[in-house]
Amino acid sequence: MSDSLRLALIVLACVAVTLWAWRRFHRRSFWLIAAYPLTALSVRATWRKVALGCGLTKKRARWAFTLTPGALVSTGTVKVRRRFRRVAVDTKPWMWLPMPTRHGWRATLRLLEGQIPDDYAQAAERLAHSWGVHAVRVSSPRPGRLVINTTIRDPLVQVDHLPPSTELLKVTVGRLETGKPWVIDFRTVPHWINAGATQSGKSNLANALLVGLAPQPVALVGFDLKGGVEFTPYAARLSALATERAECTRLLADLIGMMIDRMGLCRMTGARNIWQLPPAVRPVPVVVLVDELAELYLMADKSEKDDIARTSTALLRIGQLGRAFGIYLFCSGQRIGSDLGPGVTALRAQCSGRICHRVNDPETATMTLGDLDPAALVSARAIPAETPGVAIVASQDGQWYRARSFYVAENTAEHAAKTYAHLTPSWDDLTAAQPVDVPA
Ligand SMILES: Nc1ncnc2c1ncn2[C@@H]1O[C@H](COP(=O)(O)OP(=O)(O)OP(=O)(O)O)[C@@H](O)[C@H]1O
Repeated sequence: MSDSLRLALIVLACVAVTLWAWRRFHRRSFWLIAAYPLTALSVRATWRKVALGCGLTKKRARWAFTLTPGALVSTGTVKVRRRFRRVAVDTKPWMWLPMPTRHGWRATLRLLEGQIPDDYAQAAERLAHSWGVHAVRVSSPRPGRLVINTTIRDPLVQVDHLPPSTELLKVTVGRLETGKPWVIDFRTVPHWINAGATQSGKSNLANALLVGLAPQPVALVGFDLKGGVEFTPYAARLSALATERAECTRLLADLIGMMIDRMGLCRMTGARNIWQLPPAVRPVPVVVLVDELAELYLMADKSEKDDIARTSTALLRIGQLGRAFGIYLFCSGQRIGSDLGPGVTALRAQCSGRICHRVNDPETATMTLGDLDPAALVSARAIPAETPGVAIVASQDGQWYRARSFYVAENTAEHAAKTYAHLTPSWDDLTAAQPVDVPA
């Protein structure tokens, strides 16, 4: 081996090791400086082929000129006598230069005539495979424009730790696939459904919520028909906890009474909701955590029929009116299907916050997310069992995202419940009649 060849091999090996170490220890700068420019150029260079393969091109008539008649091949070889002639060519949508994002890249396209964003949403999986990326999502910021967001590898395989919550009734419970925080904000989206198969991460999410809300001036109420095994360890921070049907009925009746009371207070002061009341008389907001919603609707024998009807009506009333009076629902369950009765379907309609963890049956995904994009259903059913806590989330911007909750162990939630036990309002104080004298 000549000296120059040996030197070249040593240099190549050094470059390869440097690139590997750079990518391994500072992935973000490696992506921005080394990988992204090459990716952007290759995406632009291959866009015609990719668009053609994914069925996103349109035939358009173009003037073509040839010096060798018979060699025009865009629609197959044709014999031509004239050197100029109109031929049908496949036109790709115009793509601006892809821009880097934290987990991939983003490109803006101009839609061709007759195309709609849904055409691209349906081709998203084909695009992801063509580019060799984890996922492709599309959105349309304005008519005629489309933004393609790609994620190179699943950012949800590892998410960091729960940050402290700083705003009232707003908790960052995890991370979206875009890298942005996954926020549950009860003042924007008051009622939530949290569905998923067993071991999919529902309780972990409830733990995250509890840890976020525990230091805030809010009352937490638990309904735990799993005999109290989920919420009893957090009892110190719960103003009330119901673990069997009779308790649930009583507690719901109290909540309805509290809501009616708050209605009267608002009416008296001319306020439309508790947030318009002077802080001195504003009642404490209440977050109701329900575990295994289906248990509230299941009938063991006919004697429970009236209780179930009462429970169902009370939950529905809270769903309909609770937002204005500071009573919010967070309902978890393995199945939230119409087979549980019309009460569940009506309650579901009131819960605009939707979270669907891994599910076993397509029906639960359909019930939880069915009125969103059908692509959300496909994504929900593709969540692997190895990543508990991953869910499809209907977000406040009207879109759906894949997201993963921060891991919050039971003992962390228990510790938070004990630490902030002194902030727990007593149930008697909460349900006591509201003051009538309102300071000016
Ligand atoms: N975001 C997450 N990151 C890492 N591990 C998680 C996450 N969410 C849940 N897990 C783990 O997955 C397992 C199941 O979670 P969890 O108990 O929350 O599921 P579940 O849906 O409530 O199950 P079940 O219905 O049986 O109570 C637990 O061991 C939990 O620690």
